[in-house]
Amino acid sequence: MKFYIATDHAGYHYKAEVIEYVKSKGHEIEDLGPYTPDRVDYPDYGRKCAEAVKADEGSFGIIICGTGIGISMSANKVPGIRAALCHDAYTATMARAHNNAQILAFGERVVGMGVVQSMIDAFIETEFEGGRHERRVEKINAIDEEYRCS
Ligand SMILES: O=C(CO)[C@H](O)[C@H](O)COP(=O)(O)O
Repeated sequence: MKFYIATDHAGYHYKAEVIEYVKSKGHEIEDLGPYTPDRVDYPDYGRKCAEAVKADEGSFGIIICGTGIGISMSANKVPGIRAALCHDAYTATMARAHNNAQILAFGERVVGMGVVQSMIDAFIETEFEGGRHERRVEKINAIDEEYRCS
């Protein structure tokens, strides 16, 4: 799998460890920044990751801020992107199985690295189930389409 990762300053301290973890599982991951711990604005990085995932079909993303809230809100403004704010392996599993999320979001101030690793494992190992969930994801996409044209 190909991943992109981006954070703000409040998610920066987990980034190197997450990159190493994803690589240790045999996957590719590209660091979209930031590259120093200086204070930055999460919308810039949520957007950057979402745009990279959208441009590279079949790729996935990981985004981290203090809570995961602002950076996931920002990524979800990019049409067609489904960024899921997760808190444990269950929500990360469901984000893939039911929501076909392309981006895993979480908060460095919320979850520890053990939980982060379990969420990454779940996200990597879980396939979208399709079926009834396909219709619902299509309805999410339809909202994007409707507002894009207005
Ligand atoms: O979680 C976040 C957004 O949802 C940010 O990481 C958080 O708001 C940053 O706060 P501060 O500038 O005080 O470090």
